[in-house]
Amino acid sequence: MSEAAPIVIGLGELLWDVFPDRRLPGGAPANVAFQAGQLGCRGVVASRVGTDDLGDELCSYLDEKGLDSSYVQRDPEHPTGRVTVELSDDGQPDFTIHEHVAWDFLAFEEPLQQVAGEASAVCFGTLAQRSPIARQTIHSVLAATPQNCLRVYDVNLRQQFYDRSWVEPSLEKASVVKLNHDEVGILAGQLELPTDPIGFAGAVQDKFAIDWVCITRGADGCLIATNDETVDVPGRPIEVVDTVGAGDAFTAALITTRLEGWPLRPAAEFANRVGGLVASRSGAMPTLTEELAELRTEFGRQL
Ligand SMILES: Nc1ncnc2c1ncn2[C@@H]1O[C@H](COP(=O)(O)OP(=O)(O)OP(=O)(O)O)[C@@H](O)[C@H]1O
Ligand SMILES: O=C(O)C(=O)C[C@H](O)[C@H](O)CO
Repeated sequence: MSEAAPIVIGLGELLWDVFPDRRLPGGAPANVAFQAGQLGCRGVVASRVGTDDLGDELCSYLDEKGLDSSYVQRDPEHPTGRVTVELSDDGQPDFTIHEHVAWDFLAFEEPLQQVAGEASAVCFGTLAQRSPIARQTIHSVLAATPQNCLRVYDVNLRQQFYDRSWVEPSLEKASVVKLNHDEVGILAGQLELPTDPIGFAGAVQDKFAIDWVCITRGADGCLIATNDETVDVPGRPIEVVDTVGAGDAFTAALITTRLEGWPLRPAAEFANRVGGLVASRSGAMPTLTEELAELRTEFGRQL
């Protein structure tokens, strides 16, 4: 990663995914920044952890992996976030997300204000908007980004932690939206939009001036609609370990390829493969440097 690499900010939660047998770093926007870092961008995790040991460990993890942890705020009053993850037999997660944790208090502090002004992309979701403080920070960061910055809303509706009054302003600020097929059903109901993916994508583009609507379908790949074209890319069979973070890796790959100006179809195919790679590993932030370099070489030949 060079200093000139484009800055991709993952804005919101950084936490521990607590599996039955171990804990691993996670948090959807942090996962996106992490994977964007592995794909050659300057990944910036903008979050907040406690001053506890769990917070120290997360910062050390990011530093070890070559991400700058200086945009991770430390909160002496609230603990580092945790999510209890249970896995079904086919590796699908069920999350229990603990409340009143440090990332709920993410503040619009000077270092974050400054890096927002330099960002090529910022990825944010819905979960971190459950607290008014973090919600305000997310919207302040979005407002501070350059005009041509990609503002990527990776919807991620979790448990009861979403509300129409947070979703609509997020769609209004976003230029790219990424969601999975279940979330299409939920948002279509909430916002009175068509439920079929192509109709939904078109309606979101029209209503919210979004350039790209990206719908993931787990093993069945994805559909991406831009202002110019729509691609529907099937999944590629893989051996699933757990799908935690697969969607975040997909988002990171999509951001990277868009910043690099790839045509849409290979970008969607590459994002599918990156999502699949993460689903074939344990946890949301597996080290994949070699695999991603090989994948880039494979796709490089097609471009
Ligand atoms: N079982 C699978 N087989 C092959 N590829 C998969 C599988 N699961 C996920 N992927 C890849 O990862 C992408 C994202 O997966 P998915 O649709 O599960 O995202 P998501 O629900 O947003 O995930 P997240 O839990 O990270 O939010 C898929 O579009 C696909 O390319
Ligand atoms: O951040 C989220 O949306 C989470 O649910 C955290 C997860 O445990 C995981 O790391 C991301 O999908």
